[in-house]
Amino acid sequence: MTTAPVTVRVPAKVNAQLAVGPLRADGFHDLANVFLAVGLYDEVTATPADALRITVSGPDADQVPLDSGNLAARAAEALAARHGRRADVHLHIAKDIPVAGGMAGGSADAAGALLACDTLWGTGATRDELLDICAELGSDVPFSLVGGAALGRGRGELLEPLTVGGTFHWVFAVADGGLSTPAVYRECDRLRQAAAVTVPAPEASPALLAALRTGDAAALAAAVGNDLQAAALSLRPCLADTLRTGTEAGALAALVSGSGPTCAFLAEDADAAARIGKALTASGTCRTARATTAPAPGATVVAPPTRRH
Ligand SMILES: C[C@@](CO)(OP(=O)(O)O)[C@H](O)COP(=O)(O)OP(=O)(O)OC[C@H]1O[C@@H](n2ccc(N)nc2=O)[C@H](O)[C@@H]1O
Ligand SMILES: Nc1ncnc2c1ncn2[C@@H]1O[C@H](COP(=O)(O)OP(=O)(O)O)[C@@H](O)[C@H]1O
Repeated sequence: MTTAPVTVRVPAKVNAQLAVGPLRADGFHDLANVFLAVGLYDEVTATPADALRITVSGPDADQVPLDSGNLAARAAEALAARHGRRADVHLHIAKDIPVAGGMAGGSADAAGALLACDTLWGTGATRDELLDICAELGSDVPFSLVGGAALGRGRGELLEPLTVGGTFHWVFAVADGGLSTPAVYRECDRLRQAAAVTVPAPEASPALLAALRTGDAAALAAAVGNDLQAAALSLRPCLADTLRTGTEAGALAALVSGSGPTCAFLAEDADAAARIGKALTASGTCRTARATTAPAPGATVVAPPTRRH
């Protein structure tokens, strides 16, 4: 137990491959979800307080719920309940991950809050206990805690760490406004039903896993794929312009990040990433473009906080 504030830095993700199986009876889909943590971060700071309170700063702060709908609040409540204590904590989220952007920002905040509260309260939860709570909070939350690269099976919560043999350069085109994850999965089901396709069990691509192992960006570009992309494009057709702009600027691969609407571009190196970012910004087909690298570490306690807005 400490009374000094605890700050945790936690990364966004991109799905290098997102293979989506048929709709399950529980409303989820089985996945082969190849997660890569990328160098865009939120920071969650936990400070002792009389009662649970959430504040958010950053450009998209007004789109983030401050009540019990906030995933960070739910994470604090879940940890407190397990340990028979009150969630008497102020959580401040310094938000840099786009909201409802397909980059797991809410999941990142949940994982960050969990680690920050565990540290603040001296709960001493095991890694497995934290991962259990993460899986209860959302399909992507366990990966946000772990970071790096991992294959997510089940609904994405059953993680197998992956070896990555190099640094990959990515550019993210952030859209104006988000897309709802359940709506994108629903649209995926609707499109499949309309096309009367038989959906196979989702499998990770061996070529993609090999490209990650060897750090080969060109091979990775040839193997990336997102089964939710058609649905995201159906709901937001203008994303096709964003994808085309990045491709014409020299991206090795262009795809929607998870459920979108953020678009992800794999670049040959840092110079190429800067060129692609510039072209995207100039095109007006996105709100802003961010260049960064992967893999990035998972949720990490940092002191003091590195960002104040
Ligand atoms: C699509 C992905 C790809 O990594 O993330 P985003 O791109 O939105 O960040 C994930 O599958 C999103 O995971 P997450 O955002 O944690 O979803 P959850 O809260 O668990 O579920 C929200 C809703 O998404 C749908 N859902 C989610 C996961 C899954 N395997 N099948 C689903 O059908 C369900 O409708 C569910 O009610
Ligand atoms: N801490 C949080 N940060 C962002 N969004 C949150 C948070 N907690 C709950 N939400 C809700 O979750 C929705 C999905 O947000 P987010 O996790 O950023 O997107 P995605 O699921 O596309 O990765 C938001 O529209 C918002 O209503």
